[in-house]
Amino acid sequence: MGENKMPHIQLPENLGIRYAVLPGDPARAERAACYLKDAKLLAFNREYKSYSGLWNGVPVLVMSTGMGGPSMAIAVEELRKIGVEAAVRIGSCGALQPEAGVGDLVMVEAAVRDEGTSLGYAPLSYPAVADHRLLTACEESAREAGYRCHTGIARSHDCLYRDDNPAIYEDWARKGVLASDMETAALFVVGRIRGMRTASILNVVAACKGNVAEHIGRYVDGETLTAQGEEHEILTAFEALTKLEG
Ligand SMILES: O=P(O)(O)O[C@H]1O[C@H](CO)[C@@H](O)[C@H]1O
Ligand SMILES: O=c1cc[nH]c(=O)[nH]1
Repeated sequence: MGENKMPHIQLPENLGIRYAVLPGDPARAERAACYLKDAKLLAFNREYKSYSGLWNGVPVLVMSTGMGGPSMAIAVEELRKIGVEAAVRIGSCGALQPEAGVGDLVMVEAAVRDEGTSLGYAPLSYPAVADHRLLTACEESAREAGYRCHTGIARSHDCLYRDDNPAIYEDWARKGVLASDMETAALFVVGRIRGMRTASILNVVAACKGNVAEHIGRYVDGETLTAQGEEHEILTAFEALTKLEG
């Protein structure tokens, strides 16, 4: 009989890797894997592209999760089933506050659940919060490396191109929300319920009150500050996860 593989991520039940770094974009997974020793492509099914490798001698997995809460929730469910104990999302985001500049990192301490996926797991009164130990490890790793970063709340949503986005952004900005993404709330809620430590580091690719589509386009074209922010979030996530060892 063949090994038992998870239906979507196509990774085997007995993979035996405890730590995962989760970019949204499969191309970012490939770029992140380049920093690992003995990096090996494991699978690429749908949006889930995965690599294994070593960081500080510790086995880690890098796996893309695609865009939006549903594909993140499936990733967390299947990763937990194969024994992943802690995961750090390395995403991109739009800034809702002027102090978060392009290429800065946002360490998400909690997420506004303005998306549908997490509601399938718990009512809105349930908080979407990072694992305290993992968040602290992320903050320490970024600080030690000297990266520009901010800790705060992100708003996770399901709709990048809403006509009323400017008013929505302004409203959440007035409430102190720092950044906007699509997956962090689902990661935090599903991870917490299934017993996985989670954290989320977001690279600011769209400035506050900027044109989101234009900014994301520049990121895809490899604009320097966002490429630098991406490198910073990758290195921070590897370092933070391996701080959990011992
Ligand atoms: O760059 P990733 O990690 O995909 O994150 C952000 O980018 C996508 C939108 O461009 C959404 O998935 C959003 O959350
Ligand atoms: O503004 C942005 C940029 C990336 N991702 C988002 O969800 N929003």
